Amino acid sequence: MLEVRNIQSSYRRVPAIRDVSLTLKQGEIVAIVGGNGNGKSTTLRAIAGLNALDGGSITLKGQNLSSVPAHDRVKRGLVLVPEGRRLFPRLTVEQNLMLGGFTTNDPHKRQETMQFAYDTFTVLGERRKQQAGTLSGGEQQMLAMCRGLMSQPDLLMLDEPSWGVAPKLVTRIFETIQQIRQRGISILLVEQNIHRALEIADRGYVIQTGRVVMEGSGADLLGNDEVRQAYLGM
Ligand SMILES: Nc1ncnc2c1ncn2[C@@H]1O[C@H](COP(=O)(O)OP(=O)(O)OP(=O)(O)O)[C@@H](O)[C@H]1O
Repeated sequence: MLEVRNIQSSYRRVPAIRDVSLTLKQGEIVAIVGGNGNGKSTTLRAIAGLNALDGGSITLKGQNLSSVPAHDRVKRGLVLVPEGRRLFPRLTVEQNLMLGGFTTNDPHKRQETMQFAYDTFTVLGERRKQQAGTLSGGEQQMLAMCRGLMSQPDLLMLDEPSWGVAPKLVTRIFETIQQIRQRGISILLVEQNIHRALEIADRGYVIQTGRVVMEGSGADLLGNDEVRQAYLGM
């Protein structure tokens, strides 16, 4: 589905990612973990086409994305749900969802996905006419993920979905990620909640100062002494 090979990217010539390679197969949940400021968000943004590459390549379903702008990547099935959610707080829940679906021509698919959102999170259905900004942090995150689904992605990239979410809703967020995968959508996940992320991930990559320093199955990384000491405080 996705092959990222030796990518580099910088902000005003200061490197943020120096050498990141990763792969994701159809139907997988892959986690990118690591401490703050190590380049996880920049990696997702580079894959989405929001940050330019200084080197390396990104291939989606066998097609090189180097000359494909961000909005066309969405049409090809690659969708990013950014850190901090970026909803339209004054628009209603329903309007936010509709905006997520503007690249989808098929009204049945739009309707079906909206129904999935309302069935999965009844609160979104109950408050469909309410401004998105009035939802709690966790509810807004659910709305942001559902808005991402409205573009009918093959690969959904989630940047810190548990950020700013009350603990009781965090479990729900991770369950939802698994439900989304059951819809046949692959997931690339960046998370500060490393334990939870590796628990649901088929595979994971550890990024440090802009480089992949370790990779393995979610279970192997969770059991790895270095990972446990550095990130899980064990
Ligand atoms: N808009 C920006 N302008 C300048 N530098 C940036 C910008 N965004 C990120 N950086 C820098 O790039 C590096 C990687 O940041 P990035 O946000 O990708 O890391 P991260 O691992 O996702 O961390 P976090 O979890 O804190 O977001 C950091 O040194 C950061 O300060």
